[in-house]
Amino acid sequence: MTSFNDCKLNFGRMYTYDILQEIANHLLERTQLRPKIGIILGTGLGSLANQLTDADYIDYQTIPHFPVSTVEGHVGRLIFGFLKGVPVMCMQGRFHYYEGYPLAKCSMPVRVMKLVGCTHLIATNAAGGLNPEYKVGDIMLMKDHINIMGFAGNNPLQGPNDSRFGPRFPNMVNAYDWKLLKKAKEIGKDIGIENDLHEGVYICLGGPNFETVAELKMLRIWGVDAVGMSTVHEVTTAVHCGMTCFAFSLITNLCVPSYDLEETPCHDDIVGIGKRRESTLTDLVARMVKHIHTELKQ
Ligand SMILES: O=P(O)(O)O[C@H]1O[C@H](CO)[C@@H](O)[C@H]1O
Ligand SMILES: Nc1nc2[nH]cnc2c(=O)[nH]1
Repeated sequence: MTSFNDCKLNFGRMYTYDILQEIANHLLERTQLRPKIGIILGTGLGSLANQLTDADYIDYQTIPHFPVSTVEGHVGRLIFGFLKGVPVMCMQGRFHYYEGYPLAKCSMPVRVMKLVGCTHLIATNAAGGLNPEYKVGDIMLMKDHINIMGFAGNNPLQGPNDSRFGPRFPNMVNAYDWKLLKKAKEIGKDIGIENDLHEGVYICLGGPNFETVAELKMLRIWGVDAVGMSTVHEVTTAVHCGMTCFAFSLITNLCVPSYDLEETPCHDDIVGIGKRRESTLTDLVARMVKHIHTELKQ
């Protein structure tokens, strides 16, 4: 039978400071590493974790109070390891609203990252490219997002505010750190992907269905460049607790607002594009991590 505590945790908002601290302490006992950078790997991007060395692998189901990943392409474990010599904490698989988890539960690991000692979040995702200039395999650096689920009153920060995490009314104007954005563009040039690199606005929809043509037309009018089902609530949670955020979308399919299409988005293809772009994405993330690490030392 489900206990009262299970109900509180399922509701998600009841991840109290004490419970999150218990999770963080559990993790700190299972690894010697003390990373400052947390990374969330999106759909099909999980293989980036294979590049981590001297790693400690912690399956989600072995962590107290942690949900499990239910989506193909999301392994479901935390990895503490070194990416090109820099310690990082990596989520190989994230939680989505459409899996049945409340938004606060989906983004709870970000607060755990903070309590473990992370000051920076790098969030990655697979997204549909709505901007007509985008091609499959391109990378869109997130310069901003539209929190449409928040418009509708569904926000991970809803409920009593614990000021040990952050303020009641956090500012989202500079949610995506512009200096990191600038650095990512420089790195893009260095590694020869400037023609595949964009800066744009992401929107997270509840999913799990992909969009109708009418919805895509509306989103384009709103100034959306890429469409997904994640990241916004994670970044909102990270900004609330004072973390510096950098995020990008891998464009895995095109969102064409037309009824005459030969191809429509399919999850297996989306996972495949991530695998195809693994080495470029790893290079980009590794160089960003190195840059943040150097900045933190100064
Ligand atoms: O945002 P990530 O987790 O990368 O995954 C994206 O890809 C999946 C759809 O194929 C959805 O889960 C969508 O959010
Ligand atoms: N909502 C949404 N999420 C995605 N994730 C990857 N592609 C897409 C897409 O086209 N739409």
